[in-house]
Amino acid sequence: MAEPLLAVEGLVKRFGGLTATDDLSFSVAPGELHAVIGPNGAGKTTLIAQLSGELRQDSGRILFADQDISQVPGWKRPHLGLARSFQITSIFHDMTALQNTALAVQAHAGHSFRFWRPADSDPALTDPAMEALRQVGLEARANVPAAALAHGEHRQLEIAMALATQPKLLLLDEPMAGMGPEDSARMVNLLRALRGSITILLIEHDMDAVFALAERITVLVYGRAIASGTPDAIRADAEVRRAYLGDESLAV
Ligand SMILES: Nc1ncnc2c1ncn2[C@@H]1O[C@H](COP(=O)(O)OP(=O)(O)OP(=O)(O)O)[C@@H](O)[C@H]1O
Repeated sequence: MAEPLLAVEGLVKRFGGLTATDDLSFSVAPGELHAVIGPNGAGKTTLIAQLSGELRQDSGRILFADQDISQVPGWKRPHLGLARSFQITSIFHDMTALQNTALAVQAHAGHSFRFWRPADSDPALTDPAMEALRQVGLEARANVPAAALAHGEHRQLEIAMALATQPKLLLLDEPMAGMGPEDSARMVNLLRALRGSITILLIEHDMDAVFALAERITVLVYGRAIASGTPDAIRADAEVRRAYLGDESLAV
């Protein structure tokens, strides 16, 4: 495998007596769409929180783009190219999709832009913003206020806002949560289109989506990686099958 873009080494996170991340190691190759799955309470959210820097690990290391980021504060990580979609993304509902995305470009660029110039009239902001909206299929909705966008379109906009910062790695925390079948199918198509052009770490409960999209899957159980491999290898893995016993979704 090429040098990994992200490598988690011996990560441990305890909450009192409970070990939510238990000596976890796995890696994500550049350009790959890597899914992390696991039963409820397996430690997926805790893992994402440590990767984004919201939670500090008790021990172990997180290596990203050849740098040990274990001690780098969360607010600095997006500037290294590690973007998390959802939860930290705040959409301004009275602004259009384009204005929201242009603001994301501006926030990432920091002081190199003059704040008194409206974000939606500066091509240095709107060009990359439109490109991000195009990548998620929202180009035609660029001038629609966010408040008027449908639920699924909000999710697309959140991904556009993350893409606008040109991340090396996009952390996606349950992008299909709360979606109906139509919106889920659109999101699968969107992620499939992004696959290859950006490295994605996907946490998702929807097994059909995971097995349709992921190039590699890591399975967490009680904070440990019990398997990491291609969808076919994961489907055939006896320990994974035991962990998901009775879960017919793995029979896809
Ligand atoms: N802040 C916290 N304090 C105490 N225990 C916590 C905290 N956050 C998570 N936990 C516990 O850590 C374990 C892992 O939780 P986590 O939310 O990471 O799992 P998950 O795989 O994301 O679950 P789900 O699929 O239900 O979202 C659980 O037992 C949970 O109760």
